[in-house]
Amino acid sequence: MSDRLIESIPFFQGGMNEKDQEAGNSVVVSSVMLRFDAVRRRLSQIWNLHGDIFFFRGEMGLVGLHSGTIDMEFIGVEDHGDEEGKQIAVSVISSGKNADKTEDPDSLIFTGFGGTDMYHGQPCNQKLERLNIPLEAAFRKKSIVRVVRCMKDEKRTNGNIYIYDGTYMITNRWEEEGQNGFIVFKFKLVREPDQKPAFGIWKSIQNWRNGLSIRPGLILEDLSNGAENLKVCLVNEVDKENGPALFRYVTSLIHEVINNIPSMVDRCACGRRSCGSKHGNNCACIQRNLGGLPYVDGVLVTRGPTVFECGESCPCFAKCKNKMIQTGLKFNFEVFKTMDCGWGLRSWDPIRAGSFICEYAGEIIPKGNEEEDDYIFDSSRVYNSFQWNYEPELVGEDAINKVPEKLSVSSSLVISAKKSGNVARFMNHSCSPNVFWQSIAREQNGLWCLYIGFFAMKHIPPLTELRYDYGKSRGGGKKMCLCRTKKCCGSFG
Ligand SMILES: C[S@@+](CC[C@H](N)C(=O)[O-])C[C@H]1O[C@@H](n2cnc3c(N)ncnc32)[C@H](O)[C@@H]1O
Repeated sequence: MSDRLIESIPFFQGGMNEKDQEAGNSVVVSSVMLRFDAVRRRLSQIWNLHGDIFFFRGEMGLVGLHSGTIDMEFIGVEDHGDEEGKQIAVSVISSGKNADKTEDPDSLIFTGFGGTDMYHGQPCNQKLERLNIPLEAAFRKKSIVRVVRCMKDEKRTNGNIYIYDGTYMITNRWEEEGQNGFIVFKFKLVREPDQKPAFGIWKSIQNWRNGLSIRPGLILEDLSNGAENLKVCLVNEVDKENGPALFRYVTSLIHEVINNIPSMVDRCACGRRSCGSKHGNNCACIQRNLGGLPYVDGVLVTRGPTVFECGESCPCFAKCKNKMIQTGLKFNFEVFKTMDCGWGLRSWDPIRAGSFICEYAGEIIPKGNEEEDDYIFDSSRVYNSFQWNYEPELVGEDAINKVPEKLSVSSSLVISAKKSGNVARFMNHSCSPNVFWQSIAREQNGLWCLYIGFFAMKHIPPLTELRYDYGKSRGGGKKMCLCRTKKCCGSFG
C-alpha cells in the first residue's frame, strides 16, 4: 500500500501503547477498519482469482470472496416476491460438516445446514429453513455460486488452505437419510464450463504423489539424485527436449566471508534448545536481527538488509527456529520446460507468503567474470524496489519510509550456478515476480558467511512458475525479457 493512501486518512495514529492495549483505542480501531474496508471494496472490483489460495479465512473476507465464519455467504434480493427467495447463496466453502467426500474436481455435493435440535442439542431432520433457504433459492433461480475448496494444510497443525475454484451452479437438490438416520439436504453444484483448472490441479498432484510414473511428461524422478531431502522431478510436457545441459547438483554455496562484521565473539549461548523460545530469548544471533526472531511459524516476518541465523558452533538444536535456509528444501519442486524461457521451476505444494523456497547454490566468482554465463546471481545489480514489510506502524513500529527495504549487502556477492547449482538455477526472471531474495548470514568455522535465500513474496498456488527479479547491470538490462507480465520492462540481466 502506498504512503499516499496512508496520508489520505488524516486521523490515523499508528501503534498501540500498553494503556491502549488494556483499555482499547477506538481511533486506531476505526482507522484500521476504514483502511481494511477501502482495500476490500477496491479488491472486490478487480479480482479474478481462479486457483488463488488463502491460508486464513480473513484473507477471503479481505478480497470480497467469502465473508464470515459460516460456510455459506448469502445476499438479500429485494425484488424477489416470495419469502423464501429473499436471500440467495453467493458463495460456499466445502469444509467441515458441509464438505464433499467425493472430491470430484468438476462438481460438488454440499450438505445443507441444521440437523441439531436448537433447544436440546439432539439430532433431528434438516428442514428447509434458515441457512438452507438461500441455497434453495440459488437452485431455483439458477444463479451463480462461488466455490471455495478447503484442504488441510500439512505444514500447520490445525491449519487449512482455501482454494478458490471458480463459479458453479446448483443443478439438483434432494433429501436423503444421513449417517445418524435423520434427513439431510444435499445440493449438487456443477462447475461452469471454460474456467481454468484450480482444484483439479490439486487432485492431479495428489495422484502423482501416489505413483510418480503417471506424471505426464516425466523425464527424471529426482534431478538432485538424492542430494536434497525431497525429490525434485524433471518434466517436459512441451516438446521433445529431454533435460537441461549437464551440471553438478549441489545443495549449498561455498561460503563467503563478511569482512566488516566482527568474528564470533558473541555467538549464541542458548544451550541445547530452540532460540527464540521462552527459554532462549537472549540469543546473540537473533539480537542481530531488527525486530527479533526473523521466522515465525516457518515464514520470514520482515525483509531487511541481512538476516542472521544461528550457525555451526551455536549450541542450539538443529531444529532451532532461527535456522531456516540451512535446513534444506521444504517443498516438492519440479523443474519443467516452459513455453519460451527454457527450463523453469515450480512447486507441487502450495507456498505461503514468506516461506523459504531455496538458496542460490553455486560457486562464488569475482565480479567481472560473468560474461557468457546465464546462471549468475549478482547482488550488486539494480533491483526494482518493492515494499514487503507492509504497515509496520499498525503494530507500533517505525513507518515504512524509515525501514530500509533495499538490500545493502556489505560486500557484493556474485554466484555462478553454471557448473554447479541447485533448483534455484532454474528460476526464471519476471518483472512481476512472486519470489524475492534475501541475504542471510550465519557462522561457519568461526566466521560470518553470507548466503542468498529465496522467499515467497505472496501465497503461491501449486504448479505456478516461481520467478524472481534478476535485476539489471549498471549499464541496463542485457537480455530481452519474455516474462509477458503487464509490468514487463523489456530487459533484464
Ligand atoms: C538462470 S537461467 C534460468 C533457467 C533457464 N531457463 C534454463 O533453461 O536453464 C537464466 C536464463 O533463462 C532465460 N530466461 C530467464 N528468464 C527469462 C525471461 N524473463 N525472458 C527470457 N528469457 C529468460 C534466459 O536465457 C536466461 O539467460
